[in-house]
Amino acid sequence: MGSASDFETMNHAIQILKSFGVAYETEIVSAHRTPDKLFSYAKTARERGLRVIIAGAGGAAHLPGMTAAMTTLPVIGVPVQSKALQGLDSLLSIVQMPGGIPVATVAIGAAGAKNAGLLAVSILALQEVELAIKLEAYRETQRDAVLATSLPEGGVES
Ligand SMILES: Nc1c(C(=O)O)ncn1[C@@H]1O[C@H](COP(=O)(O)O)[C@@H](O)[C@H]1O
Repeated sequence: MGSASDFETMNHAIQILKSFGVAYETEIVSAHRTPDKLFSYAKTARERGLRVIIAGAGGAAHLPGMTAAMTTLPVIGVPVQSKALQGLDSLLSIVQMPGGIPVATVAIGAAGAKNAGLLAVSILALQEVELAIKLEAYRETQRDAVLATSLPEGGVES
C-alpha cells in the first residue's frame, strides 16, 4: 500500500488471505515517496517467490501501474477512497493503463480490497486444488446466507 493511511482499506484484502491460509507480506511502498524502494520491490518480487501483488493506493495512485511496469507478476490494483474526490481519482489513475501493461483494477474501497484478496486466491487456485475447493465452499456459504435471509412479512411501517 502507498501509505499507512491505506491500511484500514487494505486490511479487507489481508483478512481474506488469512482466512484462506494464503501466505502474504504487507509493505508500505510509494512510487512518489519511496521510488527506489518501489523499484527494488517490484524488480525482485518474482525471484523472492511472490506470485501475485495487490497494490492499493489513493489519489494520484501511480503505485499499481508503476509496479506492473516493473514486474510480469499479476498486479491487482485497489483504488483507496480519497478525501477530496471520494476515490474517483484513485480509480481512474489505476484503471486507465496504456495497452501492454495491465493492472487488474477492482472497485473503490473496502469491497474492492476484499475482492482483490479473492481474485488473488483465484489466481493461486489455478495451481492449488485445495484453494479451489475453499473458494467453492466460500461461495456456498455466501449463497446460503442470502437464501436464509428473510424480509419482514407485510413490510415495516415508516
Ligand atoms: N497514491 C499514492 C502513492 C503512489 O501511487 O505511489 N503513494 C502514496 N499514495 C497515496 O497518498 C494517499 C495519502 O497518503 P497519506 O495519508 O500518507 O498522506 C494514500 O492513499 C496513498 O496511497
